[in-house]
Amino acid sequence: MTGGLPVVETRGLVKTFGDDVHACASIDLTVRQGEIVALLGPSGSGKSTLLRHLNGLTRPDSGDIRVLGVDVVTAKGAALRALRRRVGVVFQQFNLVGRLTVMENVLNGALGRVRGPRYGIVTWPKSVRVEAFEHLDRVGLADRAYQRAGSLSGGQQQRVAIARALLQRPELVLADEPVASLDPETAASVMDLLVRVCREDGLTMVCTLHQIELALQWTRRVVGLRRGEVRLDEPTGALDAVRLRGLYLSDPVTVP
Ligand SMILES: Nc1ncnc2c1ncn2[C@@H]1O[C@H](COP(=O)(O)OP(=O)(O)OP(=O)(O)O)[C@@H](O)[C@H]1O
Repeated sequence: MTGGLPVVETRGLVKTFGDDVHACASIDLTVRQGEIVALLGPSGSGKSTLLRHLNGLTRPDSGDIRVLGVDVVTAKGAALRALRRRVGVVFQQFNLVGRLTVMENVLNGALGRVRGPRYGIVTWPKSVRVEAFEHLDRVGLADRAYQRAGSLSGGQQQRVAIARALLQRPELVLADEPVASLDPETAASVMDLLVRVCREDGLTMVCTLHQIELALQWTRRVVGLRRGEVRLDEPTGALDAVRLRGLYLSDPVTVP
């Protein structure tokens, strides 16, 4: 996709930890509206660090970062909170409150736009409850709304986390290894769901993944990182597993 407005733009993004860990070594990346992008690369290649810069969780040593038109490098306080409300995040470990019901966890996705604190489902405006229920239905868990979130399987918990992110009404979704804790079959079904809801709602998604096959099957573009550098950036249709495995080979590496 080349025509959409830029949602993510990094230029010369540099992040170093200590003296010699170049987590991001001058990364230039543009992601446009509606794109579904996988970040691939071996462990330690900088995928999560790059993702964390996009909602200001990590500050760069140098470089420019614009997300949804906001200068993330200089944004702080209310401006940063406003940006984060527009960015839904899906984590590897789901980050649900296990002792709360599924519905309460989903409702927490609206905390940024409905003033809290809220104690219990009925204290939320009815319109928000209806919207939350619709998202639970979308992720296939309407019948679990009043079950304790901690009692669900990993795949179900990630579906709840996706419903919570959707209730936030995000424009950008950042998913950090969203299926890494799931068995292969469940991982595939959660990827299918995540990509489907993003497509249906016209959302942009940047997703770190460890599984080449999932990236090839569900995303439209792969950005391959190695040692903090972008080594590959191509439409998924132009790639195959053999080429992508080149990212994971010992240096010197060439991705033909
Ligand atoms: N807060 C931190 N303090 C020190 N070093 C860090 C910190 N965060 C990341 N690093 C280092 O930066 C490098 C990139 O880490 P990052 O987590 O971004 O890689 P990754 O590609 O996401 O890896 P993985 O696939 O294992 O999650 C690694 O060497 C890591 O140890």
